[in-house]
Amino acid sequence: MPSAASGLLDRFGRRATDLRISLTDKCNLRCSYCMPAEGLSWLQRSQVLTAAEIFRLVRIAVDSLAVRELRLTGGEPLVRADLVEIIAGLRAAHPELPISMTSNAVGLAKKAAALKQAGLSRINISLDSLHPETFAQLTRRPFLDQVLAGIDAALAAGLTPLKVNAVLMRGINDAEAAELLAWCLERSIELRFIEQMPLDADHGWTREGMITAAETRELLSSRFVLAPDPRLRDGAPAERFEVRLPDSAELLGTVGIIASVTEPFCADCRRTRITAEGKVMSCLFSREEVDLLALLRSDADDDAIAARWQQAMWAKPKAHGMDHVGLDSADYVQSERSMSAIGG
Ligand SMILES: Nc1nc2c(ncn2[C@@H]2O[C@H](COP(=O)(O)OP(=O)(O)OP(=O)(O)O)[C@@H](O)[C@H]2O)c(=O)[nH]1
Ligand SMILES: C[S@@+](CC[C@H](N)C(=O)[O-])C[C@H]1O[C@@H](n2cnc3c(N)ncnc32)[C@H](O)[C@@H]1O
Ligand code: SF4
Ligand code: SF4
Repeated sequence: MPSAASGLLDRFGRRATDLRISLTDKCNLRCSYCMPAEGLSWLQRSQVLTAAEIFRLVRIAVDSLAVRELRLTGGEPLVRADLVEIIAGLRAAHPELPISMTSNAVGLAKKAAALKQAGLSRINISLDSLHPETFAQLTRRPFLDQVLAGIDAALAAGLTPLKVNAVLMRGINDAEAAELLAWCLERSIELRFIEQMPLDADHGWTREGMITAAETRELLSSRFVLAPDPRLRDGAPAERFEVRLPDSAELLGTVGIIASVTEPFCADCRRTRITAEGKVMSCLFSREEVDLLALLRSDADDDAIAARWQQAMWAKPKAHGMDHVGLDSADYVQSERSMSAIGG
């Protein structure tokens, strides 16, 4: 087991310095690759981390466990009524900490300026289609206009660099890949395509159904030329490419591809996750979780909580919740948690 000074080290020598906290399991969309149409049975309010508990966990992570970056996620973090207060409290305690959020942007137009004012550094927004019918088919809600207004508001508020996340679904929005990229480039937004992962509540994922990173590059090449981005990847899930038009040297921007299934990046993983109900997930695909909420609500001191967190991370699997790489391997067992209950 690592000493207190070694932070969130695991058995494979990786050290987690990026913390992702899920603020809620609830969401106002029902993306088919994430949630079932009828939603899930939500946690009771008393089961969810309070703002004060989040502040304490982040303090322990930053002061004792060498965490250097924080991302707020969900479910949908914007549905949490005390979101602005949470960000303001975190910022007051950690003036230099990069604090980002991943959101579907529904309702963001009204809140973007307040989030920036409270101390949010930047935002990543999920957007799978620019066409109202396709958006509604994928998310099962007719809220495209709200998302587009949210993106405009986030750019205006300076929640930048802004990134857009898109999951391509075969026969639904895959033909839109190049159009989405053109739209993002015009706005200086970095688009990232995420390979669909087997973390949907409906358990409908298939290897053949998933659009691979290689296919995505092929789809984009109908309109753009991609070249590897020379910047260091530095543990990021997205592999970045510079984007140009054919026969032009002008750099239009970059696009990222998050190839969790076909080109895994687990060897350089730097993430630790806390679910909305205060459980440590050492990996996105973990089936073992370690409860910190009970400790937070006991008389345990900060050192005891830090030690429990370290133990949880020490046991982090090598990749994809297993001790070998391969989400499409025969022995991969899908977790009971959907992506919305983990935070992505
Ligand atoms: N397999 C795997 N996928 C991840 C991991 N972190 C993020 N992803 C995937 O990448 C998607 C986008 O993540 P975001 O929440 O936007 O965060 P990010 O890409 O790490 O953020 P940036 O710091 O802005 O690059 C997530 O929803 C996941 O699908 C990870 O540790 N493992
Ligand atoms: C779980 S959501 C939480 C934050 C917010 N609700 C949102 O959608 O941005 C985080 C990210 O996970 C991605 N995601 C959800 N289910 C996925 C899946 N099965 N495979 C790949 N990415 C998925 C979404 O596209 C989103 O970018
Ligand atoms: S991906 Fe995000 S917006 Fe879509 S259902 Fe899941 S949590 Fe909600
Ligand atoms: S699958 Fe697990 S180990 Fe691999 S990058 Fe994602 S969180 Fe890290």
